[in-house]
Amino acid sequence: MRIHSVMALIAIALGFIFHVSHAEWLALVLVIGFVMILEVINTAVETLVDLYTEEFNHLAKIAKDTAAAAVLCMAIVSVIVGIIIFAPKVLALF
Ligand SMILES: Nc1ncnc2c1ncn2[C@@H]1O[C@H](COP(=O)(O)OP(=O)(O)OP(=O)(O)O)[C@@H](O)[C@H]1O
Repeated sequence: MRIHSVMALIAIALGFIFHVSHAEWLALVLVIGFVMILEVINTAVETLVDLYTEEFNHLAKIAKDTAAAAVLCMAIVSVIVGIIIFAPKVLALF
């Protein structure tokens, strides 16, 4: 969560520095929001699984791993969106 918060702050700072358009702000806000929401859901799933059992359980492993995978997928999508928005602006500086 801390890493994702730092990444979100960096993306917002870059948004102001490069004066991104309204549509680009919309994309940034949406991906940042989705990552945060999935982080919260992942924490809820982990907590519920631990509440149910702290012993090894195959289904518990699937629940935790799939919840974590959802966060990872969205984090990858957000990096791709960031590259699409900022790469042309950064390259234009050189
Ligand atoms: N009860 C369990 N039964 C089977 N495997 C488990 C169980 N609890 C955790 N695991 C496995 O260990 C991994 C790490 O679990 P853990 O609860 O430490 O979460 P985490 O991914 O490290 O999350 P965080 O660092 O946010 O607390 C899980 O992804 C899962 O594969």
